[in-house]
Amino acid sequence: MARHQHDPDHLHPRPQLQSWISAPGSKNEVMVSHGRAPWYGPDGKNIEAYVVGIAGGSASGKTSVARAILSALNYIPTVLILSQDSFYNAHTDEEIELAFNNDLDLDHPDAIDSSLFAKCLMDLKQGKATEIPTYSFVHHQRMPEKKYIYGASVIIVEGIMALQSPELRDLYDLKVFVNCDSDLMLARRIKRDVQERGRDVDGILDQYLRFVKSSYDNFVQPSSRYADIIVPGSSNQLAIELLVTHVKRQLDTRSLRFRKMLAQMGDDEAEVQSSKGEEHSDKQVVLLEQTNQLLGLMTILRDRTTSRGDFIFYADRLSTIVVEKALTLIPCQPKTVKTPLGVDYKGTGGDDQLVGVSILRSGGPFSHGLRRVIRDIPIGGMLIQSDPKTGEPLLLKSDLPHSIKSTETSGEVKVLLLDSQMGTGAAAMMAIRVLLDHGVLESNIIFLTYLIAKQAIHSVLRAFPSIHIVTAAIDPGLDEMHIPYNRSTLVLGESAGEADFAVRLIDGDLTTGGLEGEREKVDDQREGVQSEKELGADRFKVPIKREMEELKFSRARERRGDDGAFGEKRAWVISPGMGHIGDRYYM
Ligand SMILES: Nc1ncnc2c1ncn2[C@@H]1O[C@H](COP(=O)(O)OP(=O)(O)O)[C@@H](O)[C@H]1O
Ligand SMILES: O=c1ccn([C@@H]2O[C@H](COP(=O)(O)O)[C@@H](O)[C@H]2O)c(=O)[nH]1
Repeated sequence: MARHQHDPDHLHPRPQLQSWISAPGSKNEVMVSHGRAPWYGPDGKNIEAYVVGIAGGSASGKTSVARAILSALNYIPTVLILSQDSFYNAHTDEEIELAFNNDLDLDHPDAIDSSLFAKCLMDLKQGKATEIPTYSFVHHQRMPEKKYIYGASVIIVEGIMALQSPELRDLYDLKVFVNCDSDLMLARRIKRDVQERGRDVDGILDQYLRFVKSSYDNFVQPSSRYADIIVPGSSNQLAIELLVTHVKRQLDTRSLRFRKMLAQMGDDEAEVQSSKGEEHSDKQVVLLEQTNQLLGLMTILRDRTTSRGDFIFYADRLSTIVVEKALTLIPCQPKTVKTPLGVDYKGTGGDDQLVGVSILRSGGPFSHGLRRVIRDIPIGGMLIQSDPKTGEPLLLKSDLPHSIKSTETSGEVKVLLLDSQMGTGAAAMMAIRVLLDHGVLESNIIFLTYLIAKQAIHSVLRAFPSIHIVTAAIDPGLDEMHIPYNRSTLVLGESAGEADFAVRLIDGDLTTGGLEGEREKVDDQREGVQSEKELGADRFKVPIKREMEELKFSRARERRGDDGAFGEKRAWVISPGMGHIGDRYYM
């Protein structure tokens, strides 16, 4: 994380702030930037998010302090402000009527659903996806819709009772209290509640005298004793700067620890782990039977002289074979149907809980194969790119099927995770981690690929020993290459020798017609097969373009004859391999 701080690189465009809860006056905000670097170690286990808890009286300036921290941390991929406002209890009709008459005590600690608050915060801190309730101050009521949140590196919690509950306090890495003069708080509250919460001055004062003031004296102010730092509620720029410096220092220390952890995985341990991986691979890796027919297919696909049309045809064919093999790992459900003769036939049915998730760069070709075998299977996508400098994967976007996003169903879902090849295993590990963070069981994940480098098996199974991998081939070599790039037209991705799907999308957008047109023609020939647009790629197009509008695809530039190589990026290439599968398939 420190790396970004000292590296005001133009590659990291300024993050965008978005309010993610539609209820009027919502204070919850999330800041997203170019991508999320691994939030887990090589053991696959999550590193916890950093959590700051901010308490203080109503209108003391908690939200303003939280927003100031959020803006100052703009080099962190995802910073989230989580407001206690979302966690007010659901109210009965009688309670709502009392609230409108200023007769409901909304300033008592019991007015907040602290256990739900703590549960959601715990999930987020541990890197898991969660669903946050929404609350309307205008209606004094919890709203039916929930908000799905996933992937915060820093969480800033704010609320009058944020330091009240021991359950919440235990989750904070830093506790802050905003101390403000009572008159100032009241003046600010009147102004805000009239403007934003649909209230009148009489009602506000009534509520203040009955509940707000006594709550502040009895609960809120006394909770300041738990704070590590007291920040004034006005003229507080210096205090906020000190606070931000402290948070940055803490984040730096964490990232150093992470790097140290990686470095500590010395050769000895790697050997032990590697032999464990070998044991696992016997059970967990399913290599297609190396028949003459399959070897013939692989020969065509590996042959550099194979035409693009043939490459697409045989890649599609191979993906259906891999999918069929993967389906043998999923238990069938008995199903009885009536034949046209009216006779019962006792057969088997598909698994309703089965979904596909394509790793975009190059899972696209596999999605076609999956659709050929199971026509209506939901297929989601994850856009994972490699940081060209560090080679580390970055999660840019995930668009998962509903059954994975819902905490009620994710534990039952079986996922076919699709990528053309697995070189270092870094992108696969990130995608698996995302699925686990949503509650998918490790043993319910099957990774499907054409080709895998031997050492990727060790890395992935060391971290996630219960997943299955189904592959058509295992290659011995994985070579690091340094590919020249032009900084102003930097390519992201291309790890493991794969083509870069997102970059192709950007490229497709920037070059008028050409590549897209060609792709459309190929799609037209495939009846019943989804194009990459339908498979979700298109949904990634707008944000990626907006956030990375500087980026163009350097190879496309090369073709146009541009030069100006500026630096080198790291890429890992499987050997003997099949080359850039995505490029050969799409371009
Ligand atoms: N440091 C400050 N200086 C001047 N006005 C402030 C300051 N902090 C907050 N305010 C104003 O006070 C009001 C309440 O602030 P807010 O941060 O929403 O309070 P809280 O979240 O504690 O209820 C807002 O109108 C805000 O603009
Ligand atoms: O339905 C509701 C729920 C709460 N309140 C008041 O909100 C403040 C806390 O919000 P801040 O943003 O921290 O000021 C609390 O004092 C409650 O009285 C409400 O009016 N209606």
